[in-house]
Amino acid sequence: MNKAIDVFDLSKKYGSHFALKDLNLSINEGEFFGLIGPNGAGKSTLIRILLNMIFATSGEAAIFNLDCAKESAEIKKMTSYVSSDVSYYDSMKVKDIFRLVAKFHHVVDFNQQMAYYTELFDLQLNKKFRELSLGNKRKVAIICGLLPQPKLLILDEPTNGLDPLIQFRLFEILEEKNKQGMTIILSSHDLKEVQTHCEKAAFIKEGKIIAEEKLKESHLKEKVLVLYGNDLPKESFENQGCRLLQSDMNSLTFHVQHDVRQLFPLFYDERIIDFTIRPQELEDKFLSLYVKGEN
Ligand SMILES: Nc1ncnc2c1ncn2[C@@H]1O[C@H](COP(=O)(O)OP(=O)(O)OP(=O)(O)O)[C@@H](O)[C@H]1O
Repeated sequence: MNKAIDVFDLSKKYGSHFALKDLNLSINEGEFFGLIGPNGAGKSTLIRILLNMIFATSGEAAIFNLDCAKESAEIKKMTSYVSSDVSYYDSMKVKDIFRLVAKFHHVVDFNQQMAYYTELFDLQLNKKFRELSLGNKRKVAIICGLLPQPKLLILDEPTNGLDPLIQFRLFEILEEKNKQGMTIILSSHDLKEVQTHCEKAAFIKEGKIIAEEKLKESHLKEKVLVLYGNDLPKESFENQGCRLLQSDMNSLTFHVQHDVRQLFPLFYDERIIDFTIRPQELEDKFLSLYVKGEN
């Protein structure tokens, strides 16, 4: 499998603080990949190093086997980045921004693409950029990223400020592009969004990848069990390999990796008034990795 991204022992230091610490990550060509982490985890730092906007302190990073620092000009011809901070020339009209991007990237089917995106995204082409709402500014940024039809598209919080219909249309387009071979990296705080659209995700914590998840497969196997009642038998479930995710006055939430049917005899405990079993959501994984302070 060809690699879109290959990162080896990457570190970035600001003063004595490590924004990234010996981070390793590999993303295959054609993947729709989610990057998850709380504020300050290092997502933007990683993306900025990949795009040669900042230099790493040590380690190696490559996109399509090209060195991110030394061969950045080649990489930029194949890569689009939609930043979470949308900024363009304030007094330019939207249509002129698109024309500029198309000219810069030698987009051949510009008129065709514009007709398509104008209809899908309900664009206000004759408005100046500064006159647009946040959501409409973000649409402009997304289309600027899509117009060159890049091999790799990196999106940082793309749905911030977009209404639900436009979000839906955006992911329809992204899934279509992904099917056609585009590698997509989605950095997002919206776990549902990542769970629904990405095939894999990496969790970043304090500058390191602490877990990777194959999303489409893992949901089928792993479960979340919630017990309701008073003075619940926590240890009995833990002794059977269940991992406590959350504990409240009247409920316990466990992550169950093995066959949940093995636990059925434990449910006869009369302290258990009720229980639910559901597939593991990305949010449960996030809580187990970040809130419970594991790894
Ligand atoms: N220019 C800088 N100078 C000093 N520290 C920085 C700088 N840029 C980032 N950092 C620090 O590096 C760490 C990683 O920041 P980064 O912006 O990569 O996080 P993030 O995961 O993108 O967060 P968010 O989800 O809030 O965007 C943080 O501790 C941040 O304070």
